[in-house]
Amino acid sequence: MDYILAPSILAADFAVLGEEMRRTADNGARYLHFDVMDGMFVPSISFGMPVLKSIHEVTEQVMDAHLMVQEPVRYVEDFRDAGADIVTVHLEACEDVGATLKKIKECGMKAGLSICPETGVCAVEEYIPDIDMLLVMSVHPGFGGQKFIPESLTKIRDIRNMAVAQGRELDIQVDGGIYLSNVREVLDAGANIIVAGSAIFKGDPEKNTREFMEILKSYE
Ligand SMILES: O=C(CO)[C@H](O)[C@H](O)COP(=O)(O)O
Repeated sequence: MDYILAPSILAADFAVLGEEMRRTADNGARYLHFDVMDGMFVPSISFGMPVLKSIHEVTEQVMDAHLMVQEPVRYVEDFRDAGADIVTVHLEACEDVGATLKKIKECGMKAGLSICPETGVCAVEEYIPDIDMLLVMSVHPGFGGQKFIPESLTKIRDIRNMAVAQGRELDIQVDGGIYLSNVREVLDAGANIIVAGSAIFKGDPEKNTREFMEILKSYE
């Protein structure tokens, strides 16, 4: 299994976004995580396709788009055209989850499914065969810099067990409140893709990326 760091640009300095991205890419972060917020599914508005497109044109990093957007099926083609490699949608935001995942795959991208802290893991079991990645939100979506919700660890374990029972080596991504101090707990629970915003960009992104990568490499 690959252990991957996905810095969330939500916490980056947008005035120098290209440089921020390179500071993570040059130190081993294979993904770049885009938190797209629509002001409907979550209260905040962040950024959309044009930002992803600009960054995609200047990096080899995997473009990992997390759509905190109501009815995300409306934007799947736009994110493909902007250069997204993975599109993750929220189970709670889709009228037809299966059709949304199908559309992502038909557009040639990896399909991710995300659940909010209040959604139980049973809700995702039927979709495991259709997805490449399950994203466990370990904070309430909408804002960076929140505190990790410890109950997320049980959810990660349960989803890993479900995937193993279905014979799937599923990518499990976890997002929210992850720092060098608690990332091992998240990995020990069964996650293999770590999203970190504040822990990377608030401070020295190069040093922070290197320190996360050292830990991730020790799990390979
Ligand atoms: O999806 C998000 C918020 O909806 C952020 O990516 C997530 O919270 C990461 O930020 P931080 O590492 O600062 O907690």
